[in-house]
Amino acid sequence: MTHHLLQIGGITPDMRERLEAAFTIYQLDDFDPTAITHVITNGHDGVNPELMTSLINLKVISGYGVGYDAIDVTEAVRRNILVAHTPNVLNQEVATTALLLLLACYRELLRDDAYVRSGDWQAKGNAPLTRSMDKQTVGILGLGRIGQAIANKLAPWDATVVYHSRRKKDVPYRYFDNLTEMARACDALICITPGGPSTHKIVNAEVLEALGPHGTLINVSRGSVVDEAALIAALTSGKLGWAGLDVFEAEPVVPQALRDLPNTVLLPHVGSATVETRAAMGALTVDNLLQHLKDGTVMTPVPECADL
Ligand SMILES: NC(=O)C1=CN([C@@H]2O[C@H](COP(=O)(O)OP(=O)(O)OC[C@H]3O[C@@H](n4cnc5c(N)ncnc54)[C@H](O)[C@@H]3O)[C@@H](O)[C@H]2O)C=CC1
Ligand SMILES: O=CC(=O)O
Repeated sequence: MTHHLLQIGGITPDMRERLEAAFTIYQLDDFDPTAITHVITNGHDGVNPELMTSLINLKVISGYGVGYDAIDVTEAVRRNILVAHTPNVLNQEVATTALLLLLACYRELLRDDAYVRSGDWQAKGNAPLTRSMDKQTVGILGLGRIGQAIANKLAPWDATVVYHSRRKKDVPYRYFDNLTEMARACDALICITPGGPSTHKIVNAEVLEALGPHGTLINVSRGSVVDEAALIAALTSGKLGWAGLDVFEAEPVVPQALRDLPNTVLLPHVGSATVETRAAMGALTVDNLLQHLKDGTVMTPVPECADL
């Protein structure tokens, strides 16, 4: 029996090869909605509500990523559609990206690289000093799988890790139940919560001001978690020191103001984007679909679908 898979977003040649052995693959510009039983999609595009409604025989949505805020999981559960994602296999890579942004902000990596390339080093002498990353207090907003990996990777810099999550955990770090209070106590704040309504713009003007003129904000979660207009205002006025951002409110559109500011380091949503980690994520995304063909289950359902 042929199974019909709708592909939303890019996949790797390895993923395609394995999928083609089991599915006929359709693209968004040419498919029969009533024939589709499985969807593969990414964290950015997800599955919009109109599309989900039209896919009347849909059984599984396999997300090529861990965040699933772009998929209406409540509607999926109501319709008995299994939603799968790729937890854990990307923890270390995304944590490395967070550290990369943090270090680039502290040590002014982009400014100093430009200083050498422009000839300023030769023309003007030594570059201005930067700030040490040693012994900083770093707040983690969302101490889950990736948040814990970030905390682990901060150890060589002798950081004091503190955190704010939905609830206190059994970890050796100080818990803050109030995000603004945590920001006030921190040198740097790293956002790594899921997106969606419960975290929408929780990093607002008050939190940014509490982080302060010497503070650094790192966002590797979702653009929706930070109030981008408030962030631009704080960085421009000097109420916030630096920002390292992998995610933005309206990707791939990045406000010109953020691009013009000298105290930002900007990445094009590449938290997990290495050959090795994308291979592991791709394998799990495909495994989820193939397992469903075998026994009607997926390996890594999102928590809301665990009992379906
Ligand atoms: N930049 C990138 O390329 C990537 C971004 N991500 C983002 O990182 C997120 C986290 O991934 P994991 O660590 O695997 O998820 P997780 O579910 O293991 O951890 C999420 C943490 O956020 C906390 N949290 C949830 N809602 C909250 C709220 N309203 N206030 C405070 N804390 C809250 C949870 O308690 C949990 O500790 C993903 O959902 C995704 O949005 C993930 C991978 C790559
Ligand atoms: O943003 C990426 C993800 O895996 O979520």
